[in-house]
Amino acid sequence: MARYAQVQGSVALITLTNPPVNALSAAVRLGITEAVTRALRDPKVKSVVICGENGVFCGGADIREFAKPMTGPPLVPMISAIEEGDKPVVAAIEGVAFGGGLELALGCHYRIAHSKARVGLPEVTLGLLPAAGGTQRLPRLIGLAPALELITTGRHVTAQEALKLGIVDKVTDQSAQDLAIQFAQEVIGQPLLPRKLSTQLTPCPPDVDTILDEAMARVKQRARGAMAPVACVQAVRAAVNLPYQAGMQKEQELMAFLFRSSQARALQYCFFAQRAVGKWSLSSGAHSGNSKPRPVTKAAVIGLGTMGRGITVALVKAGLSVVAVETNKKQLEMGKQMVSAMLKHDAQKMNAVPRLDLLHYTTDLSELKNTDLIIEAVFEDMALKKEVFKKLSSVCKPDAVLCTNTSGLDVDELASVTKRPELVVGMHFFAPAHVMKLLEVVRGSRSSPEVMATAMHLGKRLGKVSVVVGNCSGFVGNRMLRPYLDQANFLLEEGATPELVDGALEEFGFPMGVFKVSDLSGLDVGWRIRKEAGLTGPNVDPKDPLRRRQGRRYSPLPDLVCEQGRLGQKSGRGWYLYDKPGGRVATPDPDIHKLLEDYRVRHGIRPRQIGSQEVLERCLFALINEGFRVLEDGMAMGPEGIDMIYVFGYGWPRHRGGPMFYAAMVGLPRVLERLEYYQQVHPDVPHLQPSSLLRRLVVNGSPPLDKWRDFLQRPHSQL
Ligand SMILES: C/C=C(\C)C(=O)SCCNC(=O)CCNC(=O)[C@H](O)C(C)(C)COP(=O)(O)OP(=O)(O)OC[C@H]1O[C@@H](n2cnc3c(N)ncnc32)[C@H](O)[C@@H]1OP(=O)(O)O
Repeated sequence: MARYAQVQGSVALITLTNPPVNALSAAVRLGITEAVTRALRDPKVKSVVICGENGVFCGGADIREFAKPMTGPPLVPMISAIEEGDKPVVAAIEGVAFGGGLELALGCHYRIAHSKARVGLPEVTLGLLPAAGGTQRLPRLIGLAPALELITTGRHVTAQEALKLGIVDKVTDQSAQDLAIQFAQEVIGQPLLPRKLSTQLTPCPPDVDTILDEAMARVKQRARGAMAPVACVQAVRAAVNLPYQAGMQKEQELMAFLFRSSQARALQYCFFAQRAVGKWSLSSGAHSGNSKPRPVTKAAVIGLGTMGRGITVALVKAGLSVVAVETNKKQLEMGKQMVSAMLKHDAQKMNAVPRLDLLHYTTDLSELKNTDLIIEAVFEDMALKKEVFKKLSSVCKPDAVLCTNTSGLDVDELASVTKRPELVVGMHFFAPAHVMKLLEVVRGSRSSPEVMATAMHLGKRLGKVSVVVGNCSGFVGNRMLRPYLDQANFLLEEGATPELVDGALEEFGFPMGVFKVSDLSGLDVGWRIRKEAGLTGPNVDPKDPLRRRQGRRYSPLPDLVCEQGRLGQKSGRGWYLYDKPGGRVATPDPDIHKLLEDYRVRHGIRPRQIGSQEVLERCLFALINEGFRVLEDGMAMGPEGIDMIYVFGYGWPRHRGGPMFYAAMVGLPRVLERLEYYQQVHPDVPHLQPSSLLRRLVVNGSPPLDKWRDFLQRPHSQL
């Protein structure tokens, strides 16, 4: 796992060999330890170079080993032995040096990086801290403030920035390994003590306490309950206040606490789940490994509303040439101005030139005859979308892929109006589409494996986390959101306020509670959908009482709020009050409290005290229950897909792993017991009826999440 060679007569070359990222597994740590001992002992060796095979230095500790008992030599003494040795050791960094990989390089006396390399300490994103001396050596090398920033965010740094910060000593466009070997010979005999970071003091500005206090306040505000960023600041504080060994002791104590935490488990689960969802498979046997995507060089977007504009920007940023289509000149011009402004703004931030040359605007659909893939992003109306798809089917080349950005309409119904249903697929982007990482790729019953591969591959090019989902109403994300929204509204009826519900959800870790999100999205969106579904407005069954629809409990509260012209942030009033239309700062509104009180009086509801626990259990467990139904119906590949949808699309706190992981952490028997309780209290809410999969899992001893698939009834997959 580490190869040893002697080169140029006196240089020992140690190569990490653990593809694909040379993670520091037990075998690699043993290999490095043995190789370093040999190099230090061999009198013919005067200096050492450490590098990684296949153009990657090291992706850090082997994350898969964290769940197993520790074996092999630990990292800390291994790195100390390198630093303490009396021969200069040079790290040759190609590809990446992340986490333990960078800590290994910090233990070396010199670091040389390839110009395309990236370095960083991303442990915080896994719920940990850089516990192989990273929190003690990096501040000593680059100073307090930059070290705090890198360690608390886990940000990746380019070789050029690393050089500026002083993390690396040289950057080269040629082979980092060749330059390191040459350099290792040049530094033989030079004093090593100043290069041993553990012997140095952390350079400290006079306002050191202010910097640390501000960093702590910043991470607490951003972390939304995540513990690792807070521990990172505490560890770096030790690098300032304590001698090196005592600082290391502190680092180890903090690490021991984080390592056992459910947050670290959740974040490490997310790391692998994010990668797992890219490896899709269909019930037909087709999968990401055997299905080739079609080449897409020219794409088109139909409709330049909010979604269409974001999708256009995302496509251009990925380097695709894009035809943007609107129905009339005025809309087209408006869309063009917005898209150009967004691209310019983005380019300015990146110090780049906006690729406006990749765009062509037209009102004429016949100009799409040479496009490889078309994304329809018109108004969410089935009749209108069908009309567009009919036209596309006749004007586009026969093998062009037709995608719809619907957020929940039937993909099969749309496909049925085309002459190529096998080339139709859903690509459900989330607003703003050029920012949000989630993409639901919706498989229609006739979508071909090739078309699925094309949509998934395009998602990857756009930098999205793409998840294959089945074609059911609302797909996965919005389908699970309905019971969550319903519960939030019912809680208002029963005595809660929007700020009480939102407070509980924000305390849990959501960036915004459900009512603030609704205000941000615009309350009229859901109102229109409810009208179309016959839940409110002229199509309501006249026999339905006000608080019952289609045989189940219904809360008309959101409709009443809309009827008052309170449409959310855009109208300056929604569930909250804003200082002006378009304002963003939500304040509780006495008018809403009055509306709720009057409503309860009108309907004879005695308000009760509602606590955070009830808010969380009713909102989150109802959503989770629907997640189990999604799995049961075969609409998702597995719980990992659902979790990534919620983490990347709906603000579910990553350190809680996603709804299905959270259910497993809480304990499935507890989730079942609470659902059963609430179902008894609210028998008219079918969403609270525990799903049969949840029951089956509990009966079978609550197996771990990766075994849930074994308890699905077959044949189950609709994918
Ligand atoms: C204490 C804690 C210490 C000391 C640590 O070091 S914690 C680990 C810190 N390191 C990281 O967080 C880096 C994690 N990895 C990455 O960011 C990326 O994988 C990468 C930039 C190194 C490579 O990216 P990319 O080329 O896109 O490839 P993938 O991300 O798809 O990864 C390829 C496969 O390698 C597996 N992998 C990656 N890193 C690790 C790791 N540190 N330990 C174990 N396995 C790792 C990854 O899961 C992929 O595997 P498959 O999914 O293909 O099976």
